[in-house]
Amino acid sequence: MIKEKVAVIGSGNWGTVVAKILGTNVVQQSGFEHEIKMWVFEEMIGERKLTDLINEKHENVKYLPGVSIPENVVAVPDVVEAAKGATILVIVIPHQFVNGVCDKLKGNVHPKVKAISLVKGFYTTESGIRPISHLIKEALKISVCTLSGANLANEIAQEKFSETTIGYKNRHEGKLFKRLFETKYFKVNIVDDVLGVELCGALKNVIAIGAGMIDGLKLGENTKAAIIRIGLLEMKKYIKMFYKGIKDETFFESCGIADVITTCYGGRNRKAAEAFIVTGKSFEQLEKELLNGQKLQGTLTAKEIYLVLHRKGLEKEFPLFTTVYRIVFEGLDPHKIVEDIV
Ligand SMILES: NC(=O)c1ccc[n+]([C@@H]2O[C@H](COP(=O)([O-])OP(=O)(O)OC[C@H]3O[C@@H](n4cnc5c(N)ncnc54)[C@H](O)[C@@H]3O)[C@@H](O)[C@H]2O)c1
Ligand SMILES: O=P(O)(O)OC[C@H](O)CO
Repeated sequence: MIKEKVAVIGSGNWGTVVAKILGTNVVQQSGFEHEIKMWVFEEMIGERKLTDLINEKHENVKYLPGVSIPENVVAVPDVVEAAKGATILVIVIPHQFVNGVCDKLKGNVHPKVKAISLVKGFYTTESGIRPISHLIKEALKISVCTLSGANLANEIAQEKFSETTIGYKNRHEGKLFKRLFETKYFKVNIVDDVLGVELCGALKNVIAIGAGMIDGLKLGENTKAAIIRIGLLEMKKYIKMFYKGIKDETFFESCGIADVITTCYGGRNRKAAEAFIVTGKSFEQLEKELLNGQKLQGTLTAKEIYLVLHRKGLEKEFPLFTTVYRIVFEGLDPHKIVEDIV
């Protein structure tokens, strides 16, 4: 039997944790080649290349310092080289970079390759926004599953228990990915809903920006719970309004309600939004100051969603999404986040 060969496309905070999980699992599970190539967007750390440091220290000193990565994970600076011969692509990069990476991979992937997207966000085109899984599927002409959940990378790196959700169309692939990703501390549930899983992961980041603003305004836990509840309803309404075949049950998986909660309490989007209120600095500035190269997904997603709502005249039906956008991009008074949703 031909063994599956895994490549991890991405090596940020979550990408590196995922490489750690998979590097361990491919050795313990049957049917996988042991070496995993991990694509690294090359950068210099002082005088040294990040790829060289990762391969020497078996640690991503920039995006996941202090955590060991298995030695069978090999950092590669060329994305085509990283994907060469892989039958499984694990795509885990900030959403704004997926299109560029797909362009490079086009025509350069194994004929039997399949992908799983861990990306939380949308792809913007002139005519609107599209799910990232659709972009990957069409660019590379391959089948794509999705993985999303209440998954703060730094906690999973410490092997603290969490759940996640994999969305599949082909059950065989869903089961294969469950075998690849599941560990004692990372429990995978598979559902027949590729888009539902992915879209929850993208939209919860906008709710997290709202929750962070509530923290910054010091409005307390009841107000934050209201934002979470209203955000969850807007997330469901948006997904159901614009996409067909989404299952109600998906919203109760880890990728749904659980991810909304964890991001609103422990995520980077929440943290930056709180600082936005407290310091008055721009999100761009705060991303640089607070995240050391990691990327925020929620502000861009808020803008992308707002453009859809505005074009269709739906702002009043999505008051939280609309108000978050207006506070971030139009200078609206942050207190409006409460006034506008009640
Ligand atoms: N970090 C988490 O806790 C977490 C958990 C679940 C899902 N996610 C999602 O996974 C995706 C990846 O997140 P992450 O935390 O691994 O990344 P990250 O936020 O750490 O992003 C930094 C990564 O982007 C790369 N990068 C910078 N400029 C680039 C460019 N021009 N082209 C390509 N890559 C470039 C950097 O090299 C680095 O690897 C996101 O959609 C995120 O929402 C993150
Ligand atoms: O840190 P955030 O806000 O990008 O959220 C991280 C994960 O998506 C939580 O599941």
